[in-house]
Amino acid sequence: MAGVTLSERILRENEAIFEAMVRHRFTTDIEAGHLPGEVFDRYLVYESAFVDTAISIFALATAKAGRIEEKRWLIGVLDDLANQQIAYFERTLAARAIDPASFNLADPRIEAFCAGMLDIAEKGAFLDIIVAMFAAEWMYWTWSKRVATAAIADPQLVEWVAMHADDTFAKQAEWLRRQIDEANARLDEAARARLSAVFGRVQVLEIAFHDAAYGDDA
Ligand SMILES: Cc1ncc(C[n+]2csc(CCO)c2C)c(N)n1
Repeated sequence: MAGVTLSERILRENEAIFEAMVRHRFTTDIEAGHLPGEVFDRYLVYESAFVDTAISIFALATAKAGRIEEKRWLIGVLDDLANQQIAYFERTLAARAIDPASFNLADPRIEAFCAGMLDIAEKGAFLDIIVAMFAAEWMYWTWSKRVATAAIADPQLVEWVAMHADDTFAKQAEWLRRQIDEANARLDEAARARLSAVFGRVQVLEIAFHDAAYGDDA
């Protein structure tokens, strides 16, 4: 595909599954202003488990990065996760009086998501990790931008959506996208196809993760 960047190709090849995720009922319920509070509570407990996993994933990316420029950026991402994101969960779980033990943290869809993402990071090359996180972040940025102008009553949900629709988060997703596009010339066709499959696998895991927020038999 001449004239098409690798990220464009990946997004194009995975358009159907990407659309299914950005239109997941978790996002359309938020947009319509009727996400049940209990679903958001369960989601927050699951998300805090994932942010912890995300620290391991970005730590592996930092270890596998070839140059100090990439390491420096990724250390900034890690700092944000450890200090801003974890702090959001601590504040929000306390404000909502959420007891994590009252939700099923052993839900197989949450385990599959965290273990699947970590597996890509452990076994994959630097770019596999970059593509997996691009899949997760580009997807969040896409639906959060759409939903950010909706009338949402819950202030902690407003804050969560705003965090993923803002410029700082967009810059992070765009950095990942640039890494993919700049590497393209050095890749062979098999590597490009493998990376596109990683993007698709992450969307499948994401859909199951967001199904799980609705409870055991969602
Ligand atoms: C289930 C789930 N999938 C994707 C994101 C998007 N996201 C926001 S921050 C971050 C880690 C690195 O900054 C990622 C991947 C999320 N929050 N939860």
